[in-house]
Amino acid sequence: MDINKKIAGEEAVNYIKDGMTIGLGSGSTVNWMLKKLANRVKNEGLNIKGIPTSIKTELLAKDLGIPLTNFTDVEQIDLAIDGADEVDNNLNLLKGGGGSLVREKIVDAMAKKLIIIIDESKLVTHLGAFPLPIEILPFGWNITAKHIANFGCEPILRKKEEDVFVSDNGNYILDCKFDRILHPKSLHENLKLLVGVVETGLFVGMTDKVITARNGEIVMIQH
Ligand SMILES: O=C[C@H](O)[C@H](O)[C@H](O)COP(=O)(O)O
Repeated sequence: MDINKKIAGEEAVNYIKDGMTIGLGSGSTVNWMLKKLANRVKNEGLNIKGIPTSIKTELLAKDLGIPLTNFTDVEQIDLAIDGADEVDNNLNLLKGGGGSLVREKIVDAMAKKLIIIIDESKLVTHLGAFPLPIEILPFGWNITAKHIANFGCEPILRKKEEDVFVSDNGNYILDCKFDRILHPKSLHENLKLLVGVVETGLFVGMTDKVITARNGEIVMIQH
């Protein structure tokens, strides 16, 4: 599985052109992309600037010597490259397994193009077998969890060892197993109406292209 993540991640770097501002997603597949991108920056003098979607990505990008920028200095992103936990037949995504969904959504939504890099196991008919991450405010979290449970799932407060997991934004995450999400757009919209919900891991209608790999061969999916 890791080799397929590497192949997909590295392939995405071919879409990065000189002068672009790049949204740098999060996760293990993105980390392969970052390593390859760093090579091009170092060896070819590729001139790009990245906007990271998590503190982990920011630290790795800095370590690798990838130039970074921020929303004070740029107003648009040419291309975002990100991972996903599930991708359905309509290229809707379920994200946030690593806890980076809010910054990912801000960056991915601002990008002119969004490329998703995954190993093939992430392709599903319907989203929802992977528990949906929902970032919520810590204040009153158990009340918010009760409201979310009314949508037909069992929200589990994410933990990191013995402690509550805290996102890059200082919030909590509920992992909500729905099994089958038949209407991701309306589920997302209705969850967002709840006071206390910051963002959901449903990324609907945002993806331009999916790059995956099967038995070491690149597979492209786009509509
Ligand atoms: O919060 C995490 C992100 O949504 C990741 O992009 C997602 O979990 C995929 O990660 P990986 O490439 O490690 O499977």
